[in-house]
Amino acid sequence: MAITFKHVTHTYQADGPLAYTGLSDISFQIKDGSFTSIIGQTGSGKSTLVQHMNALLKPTAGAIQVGSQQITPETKNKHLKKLRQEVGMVFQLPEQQLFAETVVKDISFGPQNFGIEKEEAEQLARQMLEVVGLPTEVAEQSPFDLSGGQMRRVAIAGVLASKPKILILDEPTAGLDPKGHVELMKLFAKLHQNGTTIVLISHQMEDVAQYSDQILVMDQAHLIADDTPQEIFSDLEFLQQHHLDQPESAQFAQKLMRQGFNFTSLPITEAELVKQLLPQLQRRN
Ligand SMILES: Nc1ncnc2c1ncn2[C@@H]1O[C@H](COP(=O)(O)OP(=O)(O)OP(=O)(O)O)[C@@H](O)[C@H]1O
Repeated sequence: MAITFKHVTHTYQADGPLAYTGLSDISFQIKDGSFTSIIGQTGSGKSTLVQHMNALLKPTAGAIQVGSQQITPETKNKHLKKLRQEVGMVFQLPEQQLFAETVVKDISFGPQNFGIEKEEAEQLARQMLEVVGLPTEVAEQSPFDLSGGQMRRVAIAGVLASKPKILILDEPTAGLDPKGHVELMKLFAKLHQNGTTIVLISHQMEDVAQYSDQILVMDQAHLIADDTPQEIFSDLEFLQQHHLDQPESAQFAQKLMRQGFNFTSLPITEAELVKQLLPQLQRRN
């Protein structure tokens, strides 16, 4: 499902003395089936931006088109049920939203909320366990008895159970160990291959470089770049100017070097390393 932002502005507490512009005149398009990453410094407006994609926040000016649904400042919540089903949102630390006494009840809550019968929703929940790589035995356990990584998967399964066409991921692997991180990123890549449109917020440039076909760069409520990873990561001056070349790209480069990538012209800047790595990565994928 495609997403179009047209001159979207969002002002927090618009009518009060503490009015604050979270998004300023943002326009872009995300194609159906793409993998788009949103990067930018802390507080630049990334979360504010994605919360407009399922109308958790509505624009204070401008309009958003998500599939056939238009969202404007006047859009009423009663018209948004289908959109909320079609656009799944995984927040930071989603396991904090778990609540039910068993895993299967937790995962099936979303689909039931969207009108699917209990039995069918629970069957769907069990299928989702497999999708997120959890053993079927956990279905009847309390989610709170699971490890942190497993709880994260249960929370993600709960979002996937509603079969979203767009999946928004707001730093979905934050706090996970490297293995859990890689496994989840592979899961998202697989969902993408199967046709889900993915929107990822990440501070980890290795993921951004590896998986995205479009990158949006936010800076102080403005969209300052909308391009391919090849273009974004080859503009070293731009990356350095916006502090996007460290420390993530350095870790990225170091990790790939451990996996046997060659660099001929060390020492070079971290951003330069990323630039060199991209063609190798693309050949690998
Ligand atoms: N409810 C709110 N009321 C007022 N200001 C807010 C509110 N939510 C966010 N902001 C402000 O809007 C700006 C953008 O916040 P946002 O969470 O979108 O940034 P971000 O790029 O996602 O940051 P991070 O990388 O830290 O998650 C920040 O300055 C933040 O303090």
